[in-house]
Amino acid sequence: MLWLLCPKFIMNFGPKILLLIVTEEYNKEMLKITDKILEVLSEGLGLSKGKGLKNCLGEDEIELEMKINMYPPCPQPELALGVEPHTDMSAITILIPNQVSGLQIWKDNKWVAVDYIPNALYIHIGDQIEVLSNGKYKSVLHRSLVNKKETRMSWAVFCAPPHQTMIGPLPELIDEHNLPKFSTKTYAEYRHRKFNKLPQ
Ligand SMILES: O=C(O)CCC(=O)C(=O)O
Ligand SMILES: [Fe+2]
Repeated sequence: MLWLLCPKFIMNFGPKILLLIVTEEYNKEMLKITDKILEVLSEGLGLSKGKGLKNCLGEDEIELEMKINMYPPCPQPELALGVEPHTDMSAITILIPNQVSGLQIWKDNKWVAVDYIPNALYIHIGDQIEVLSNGKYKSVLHRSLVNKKETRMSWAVFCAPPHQTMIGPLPELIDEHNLPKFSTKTYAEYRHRKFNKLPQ
């Protein structure tokens, strides 16, 4: 019975189990990178250890969400965009594109193409870090283009606080010369306003 069940079990569930294991491993590595980046960003803000950005983002409850983007070839790329200009509402985003270029960032009042660097991770500062840092770190405005010949893909991991976390400018960064530039609200409320294009 067991002999009969095993191959069937493996055929049905094997790929799913393997995917789960790989995803879990990927998640662990992404969390390590997230920790490191948040540590460095916290240092840049002069925050004391243990009271850094990760602490404000829910500490170990911090959430990772993966999105896979696929942009098939487009016969008229000048008439289309892969992703329209936006900033990510996450705290940070870790992006891995394939070798087909297309990502652009808004810098010095123009769109600048981001070069493809093999094996590099692209890190976006997202809205939540901009808010927490009271604008010291800027959420990057970006978009992606399509092209006539090749399929572009990108794997994005959005690192964000749990939905009920209150996010606002850190009190340590506010004084009479640095007034709060953003309101404080839950991440859920922030998302609701962003999705519905309401003022923040
Ligand atoms: O595909 C890209 O390079 C960008 C994707 C992106 O900006 C997003 O998924 O938020
Ligand atoms: Fe994005």
